[in-house]
Amino acid sequence: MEITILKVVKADHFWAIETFGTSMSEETRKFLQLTQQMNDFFSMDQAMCVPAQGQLCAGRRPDDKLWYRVRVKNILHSKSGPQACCFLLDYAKECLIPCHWLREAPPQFMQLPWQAREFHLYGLQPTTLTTDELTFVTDTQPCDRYDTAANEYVNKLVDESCGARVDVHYVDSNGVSHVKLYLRRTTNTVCVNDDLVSKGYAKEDKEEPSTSEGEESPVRRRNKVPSIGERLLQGLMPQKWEEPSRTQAQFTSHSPSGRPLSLAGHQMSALGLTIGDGVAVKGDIPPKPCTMLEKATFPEFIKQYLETENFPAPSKVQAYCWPAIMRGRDLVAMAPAKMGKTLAYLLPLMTQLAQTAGFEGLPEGNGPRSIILCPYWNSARYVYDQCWNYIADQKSTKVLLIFGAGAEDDQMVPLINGCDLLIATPRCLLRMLEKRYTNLDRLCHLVVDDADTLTEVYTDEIKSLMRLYGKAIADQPDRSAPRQIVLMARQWTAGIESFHRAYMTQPLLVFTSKVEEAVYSKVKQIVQVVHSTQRYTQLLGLLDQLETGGHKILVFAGSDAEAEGVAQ
Ligand SMILES: Nc1ncnc2c1ncn2[C@@H]1O[C@H](COP(=O)(O)OP(=O)(O)OP(=O)(O)O)[C@@H](O)[C@H]1O
Repeated sequence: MEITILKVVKADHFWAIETFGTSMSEETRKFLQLTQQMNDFFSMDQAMCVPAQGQLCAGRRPDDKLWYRVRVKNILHSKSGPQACCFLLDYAKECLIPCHWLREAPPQFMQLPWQAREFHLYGLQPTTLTTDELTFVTDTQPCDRYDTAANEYVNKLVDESCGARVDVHYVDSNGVSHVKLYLRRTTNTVCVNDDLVSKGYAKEDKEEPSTSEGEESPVRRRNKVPSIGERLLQGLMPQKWEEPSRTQAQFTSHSPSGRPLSLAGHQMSALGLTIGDGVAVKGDIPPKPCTMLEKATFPEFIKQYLETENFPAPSKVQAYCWPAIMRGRDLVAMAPAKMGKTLAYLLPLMTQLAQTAGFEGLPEGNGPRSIILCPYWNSARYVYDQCWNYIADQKSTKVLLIFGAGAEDDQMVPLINGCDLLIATPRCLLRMLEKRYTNLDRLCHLVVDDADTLTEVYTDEIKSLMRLYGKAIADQPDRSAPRQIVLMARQWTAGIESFHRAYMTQPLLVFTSKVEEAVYSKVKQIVQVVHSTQRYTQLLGLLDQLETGGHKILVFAGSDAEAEGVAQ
């Protein structure tokens, strides 16, 4: 089959489409007709379809105003309204499409297999050079992934070629064709599989597929269009855009522990949703909570983990965070200790990282796709240990833990080799960035765990990290990859207030504790300055007054001893 290579993902992994021309297959002919039909069918007068993550639909690409078959990857909020980050299924490209340019596609447009096909080079295992620490003898060893030199080499071969052909060896159960790739050059034709072996980037590995689909031809591929039932189960059914009823609220808040001293006059446009379970969600278009584990749209390896843990249901914070984080929303969630905050962000994060297809727009390099910041080494270690519950069977997601002064040089090699998820304390991460062992160029998901502590105790470090991240983003004006910031905390603090204003885009705020929500949005604070000797008298007077109104009263004290005194 003659192909046009659309994108080289790695040395042995690429996307391509059958070359259009006189010798193209019947399916490719049908595709060209379908493109014409779609562009005749869709118009801007038709009703928009409201996108959900993973949904298949038709979208009008702003660049050329043509209609394409797309998969919605996530929804981003921009000044010009919601934009869907879409994967063009026939061209293996990502682009941003305004949500009102998306249309539900009738089944006749979705039946023809996607034309962008995924290919893997057949029969290869990557190799790398290793040096024995004792003898200094260098040897080529099999490894898990191609190094940057191999990726660059294949990219260069493709750039310099004037045509490509594949011999399909087999098609696996995911529809990926395992092939021998031949590139035509002006003087000769190169078999890339053989070339990678001869150049020492790979060794031959003729392992046969374990599936029985060895003889399947690529044209027998089927689009994975979920049935209506499946879509309902996966939460992919289009939901209605509900225009949030905006409320103006005024807050005044005070606390000796660094909470905002005064938010008086601060006006917040928010959808204040206090739901029956005592959870309050603020922010535009909050997704529906996931109240049953079976309804969570996690991949198999996470579902299996949840089954083994035998949790009865998602905790409150998980119910609200899972769908929001999966949709790519910025989020701040407040919940007391031991409410399952770690899994509230870790499971959707691992899910997104496992979908490598979402990150095509990232620059090459070794920077992590996600970072979890923790204040202390033991909290970082706890999160890292939790990760092992799901990554044991998920080798494609590489997780690294770094912390501790002085140990940086031991951590240099794994960092330079790159990882998907980096769990770090802020100071250590800054040192690693200064030494250029890693970078923030590919960072898509930043989680600040224990954000109340981090933003208060490590304010300068967090500011420096955010400055570096801002610069990395600014250096990539065409970047289309996701960008998400998630803050997890026990309580709302002045540090979180400043952080979310400075760096987050229309975040959802989730309060699972009534006290936190009250501090944030409902308490009218009246400050009375009294001499310390009169405090108890004043307090008792207030309590007398309030008691007659049948109010519940919460008294905060500065220490255990003082709390005892108040109680007595
Ligand atoms: N849905 C669930 N149902 C029952 N137990 C859960 C659920 N999710 C997590 N847990 C368990 O609850 C315990 C506490 O979880 P976790 O450490 O994430 O809490 P946390 O809110 O982050 O606490 P902290 O604020 O102290 O860090 C863990 O042992 C975890 O396995």
